[in-house]
Amino acid sequence: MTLAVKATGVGKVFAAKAGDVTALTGVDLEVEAGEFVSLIGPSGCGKSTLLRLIADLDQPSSGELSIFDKPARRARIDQDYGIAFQQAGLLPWRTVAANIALPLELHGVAKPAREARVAELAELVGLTDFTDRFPDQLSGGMQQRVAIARALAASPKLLLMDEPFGALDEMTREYLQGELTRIASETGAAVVFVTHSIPEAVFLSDRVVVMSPRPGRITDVIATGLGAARDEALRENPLYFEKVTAVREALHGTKVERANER
Ligand SMILES: Nc1ncnc2c1ncn2[C@@H]1O[C@H](COP(=O)(O)OP(=O)(O)OP(=O)(O)O)[C@@H](O)[C@H]1O
Repeated sequence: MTLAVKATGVGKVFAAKAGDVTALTGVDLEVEAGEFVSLIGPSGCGKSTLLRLIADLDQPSSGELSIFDKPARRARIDQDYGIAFQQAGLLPWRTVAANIALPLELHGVAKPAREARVAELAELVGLTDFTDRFPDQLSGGMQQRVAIARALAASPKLLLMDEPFGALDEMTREYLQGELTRIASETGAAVVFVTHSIPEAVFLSDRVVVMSPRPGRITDVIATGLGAARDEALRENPLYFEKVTAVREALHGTKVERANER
């Protein structure tokens, strides 16, 4: 089966005045079609750099990257993926509907089909009643939902997300996590998701990729094995806690003492 993302020996060196910074070294990563993979690790471990390389916003210094068997550049030109970052990045002069429609316009989709698709997407993210509003009339969580709808507009089979919920309050964040897993499973899209939050990574992912800085690299990959159902009950599930602990241990590189073992 075609892989959504395949990174082989990917490295990235930034030239800086004080000397070169090796942001990434020897990164091997395969993301299967439909798979949800999170990248987690301390500040500076190269999570955003890796995502930017996948999105062809920057080029690797070494190694190979392919997106659905295409070079990253080709995949970008073909708009094979949707992108959502921490700042929703909406166009303030466009309504919610017009923001969501943007990738469809770029794809040359005709107006009637565009309007139908925007209505469908607005419903998917729960914004049907807000399509005529402008971004500054929405809460942060609603803006982020518009960004997700826009990322999904052209039905990409891959979503690249860099801390899309980072600036949101905990309640909104948990709500959108549930929505995102529902949307990803309904659309069959693979997701590469950068986060600082261990519970968020575990809740969302099929696999959590743990990274470490200086130089940025992958140090562990943890399969969550939590199955398809990502409902609120999962947050109370012992297997979920077990995986949260496993990721925490991998991040700290040592065993974490659990409260009930003290
Ligand atoms: N354009 C750039 N020029 C020089 N150095 C850079 C550039 N972009 C990133 N770096 C360096 O590369 C390393 C990895 O940065 P990156 O932003 O990918 O880390 P991160 O894991 O996403 O961090 P954070 O969690 O803080 O967002 C850091 O040391 C950073 O300073």
